[in-house]
Amino acid sequence: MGVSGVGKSTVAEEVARRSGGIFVEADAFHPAQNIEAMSAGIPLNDDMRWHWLEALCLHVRSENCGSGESPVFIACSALKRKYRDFLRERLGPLFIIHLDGDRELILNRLQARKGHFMPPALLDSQIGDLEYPSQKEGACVRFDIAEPIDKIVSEAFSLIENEWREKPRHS
Ligand SMILES: Nc1ncnc2c1ncn2[C@@H]1O[C@H](COP(=O)(O)OP(=O)(O)O)[C@@H](O)[C@H]1O
Ligand SMILES: O=C(O)[C@H](O)[C@@H](O)[C@H](O)[C@H](O)COP(=O)(O)O
Repeated sequence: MGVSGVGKSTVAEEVARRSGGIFVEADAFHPAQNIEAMSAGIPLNDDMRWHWLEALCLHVRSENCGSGESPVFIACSALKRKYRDFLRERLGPLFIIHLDGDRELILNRLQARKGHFMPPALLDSQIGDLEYPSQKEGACVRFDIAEPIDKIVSEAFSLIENEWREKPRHS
């Protein structure tokens, strides 16, 4: 989780590859209107996000997302507590990796990123919507995105392998 440009897709894809798990890009489940809005510099609101999160969950719970035995790594902004609760209600407990960092650093990365619909001008609305996970939300680790990508991926991978994967996930 985290605002646009913090490295969610990059980290989740690589951790999934190392784990032999399944990578899911939440951006792929936005309805066209959401992509059009963001491309035009209009931030999403709650109403626009519920349809998207529902489509994401339907995919993760479907046969298209594997047998249910492989771990699933979702790159999803999940900015507000109520969105994360929605995901937990439908998917079960989550191990959250929260990628976080300085606004200027994120802005630089968004400006350097090519071929993505999300305009850097929307960063401040994303930061405005972000609700930091509290300890009550369960397993969550925050990484500083100033760290090299390999370090973040290696630490995220070993945390998930050692502290999450072998434990029962459904109560
Ligand atoms: N730790 C990092 N160090 C340097 N560049 C990074 C790091 N994490 C991500 N990036 C780069 O920042 C950009 C945004 O990453 P991306 O994975 O698309 O973010 P998100 O999915 O959160 O929007 C990409 O160009 C990516 O290569
Ligand atoms: O909740 C939201 O506002 C959206 O998810 C929004 O976060 C957007 O889809 C991505 O942030 C853009 O894609 P990246 O996060 O991959 O830049």
